[in-house]
Amino acid sequence: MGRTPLIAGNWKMNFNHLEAISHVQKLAFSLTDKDYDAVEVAVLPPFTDLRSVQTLVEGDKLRIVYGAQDLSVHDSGAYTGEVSGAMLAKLNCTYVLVGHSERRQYHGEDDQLVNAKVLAAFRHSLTPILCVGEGLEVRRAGEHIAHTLAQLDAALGKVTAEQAKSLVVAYEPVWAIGTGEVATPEDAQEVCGALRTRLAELYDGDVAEAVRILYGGSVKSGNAAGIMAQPDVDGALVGGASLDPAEFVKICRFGENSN
Ligand SMILES: O=C(CO)COP(=O)(O)O
Repeated sequence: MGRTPLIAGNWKMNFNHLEAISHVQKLAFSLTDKDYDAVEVAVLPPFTDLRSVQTLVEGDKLRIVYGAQDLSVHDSGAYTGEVSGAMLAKLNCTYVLVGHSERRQYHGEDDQLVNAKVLAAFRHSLTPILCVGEGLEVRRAGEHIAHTLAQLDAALGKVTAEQAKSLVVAYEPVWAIGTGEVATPEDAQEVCGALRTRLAELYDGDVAEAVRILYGGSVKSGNAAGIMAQPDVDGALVGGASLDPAEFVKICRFGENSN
């Protein structure tokens, strides 16, 4: 196996750049080398915070990594309001979220656009955290696997095996986001396992074994260990609970509670 678990905090539209600094400092005070050796810890702040987070992380040589919540499909030009992958790479971002359900829902991002954003991320050596997952209707109809796999297929058009190896996929059932409704560990495993099988079909076993698949949706310190214990779940994409430093650190230490 050998996949390092990734715990990524998606701050969504929270924290200005000053609050971001104070938040990352709190994480840095709590997290130890032992934590960083066990899991990769990432924060995904709003664009306006990234430069401040970069300065802090590099200045204090923190082992926290960071990334953005979105990027443009374009590399530069007359695209008012957009932020390019090149700009994020210049800020030494490691990750960029692509296709988060809130982007799909509120900004009309479809599978084709998500695919273009995945390709844009790879063009600039950013690791996309590709978000997929079904809404409540689809889940009730029992179509959650087919729906999520179709999102994966579409998002990976023209992505090479070499690129796919470094990909991170986040399974986020929309009905579990911000609702307090958590998928059971078995629900998470069912879809994450199906995603990995599909990666083996689209590419090969090496790619499928290398890709980290996260679960996201109401992850908290109390439910993290059970979800992460599943064989095909390699970490968590944490929304609300990532805004509380003590709680986020507890989630990063999920391995210590899992017995
Ligand atoms: O959307 C999410 C992370 O990207 C999940 O959000 P919550 O953890 O607040 O449910």
